Amino acid sequence: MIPAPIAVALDAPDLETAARWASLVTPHVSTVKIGLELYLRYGPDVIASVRGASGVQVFLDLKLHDIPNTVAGAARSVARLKPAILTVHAAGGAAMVRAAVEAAPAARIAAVTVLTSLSEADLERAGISGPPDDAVRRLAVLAVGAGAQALVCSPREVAAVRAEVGPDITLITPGVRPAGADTQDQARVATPERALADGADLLVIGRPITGSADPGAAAAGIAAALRKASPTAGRDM
Ligand SMILES: O=c1ccn([C@@H]2O[C@H](COP(=O)(O)O)[C@@H](O)[C@H]2O)c(=O)[nH]1
Repeated sequence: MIPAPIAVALDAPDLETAARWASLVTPHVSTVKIGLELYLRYGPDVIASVRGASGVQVFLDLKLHDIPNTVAGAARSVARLKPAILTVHAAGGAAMVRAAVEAAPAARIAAVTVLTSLSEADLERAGISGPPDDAVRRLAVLAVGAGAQALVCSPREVAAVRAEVGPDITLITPGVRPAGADTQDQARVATPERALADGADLLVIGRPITGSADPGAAAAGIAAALRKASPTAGRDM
């Protein structure tokens, strides 16, 4: 069975929990995602712990955002850990995105457009007016022009971004919630089936899986629903 194109966000308070979640979900999903909570506590060791013997893809979600020289150094530092995907903020600018791409050539650099936790009202308060789609599309084009091979956007914008950047860019969508699930701190959300149908390549899902009493069963359930909705899903991720 092809693992589903899901990156499970291992936002755990400790390494043991993260490794347990990883071993429960890896039969069902293509990727596990390590974010700031684990990486800032444990550093590079966390990668080997969650990768385990499964060979699952590791997505390192550090959302680098600094001047180009500093981001190049940071990307070079983590490149030796061989993450499949490494995130930077597109808002850092074209030179910064390019610096990450050049410093970590073996990783797929994914540029975060507009965080999925931000609503149109939040953006307005930060001085960015108009629908989130506009800012997302602008940042997507900037990042791809600078060499980013992947983009992070919400499932609400994924169809518009796909139309803008074409078929060769990997589109990654957090802000995914099964129908009826609590949206928590996410503002721009859609269901896994919708995200996939609209053109996402990899769905980031954290708490709907890891907050369940049985993360393995939760991952298997979402993977089965995706397979039913789109039988060829996951061939590339
Ligand atoms: O715009 C973004 C970029 C990254 N994330 C990360 O994805 C997961 C989502 O977790 P849930 O529990 O499914 O909400 C989390 O690790 C974020 O850091 C995002 O949500 N939005």
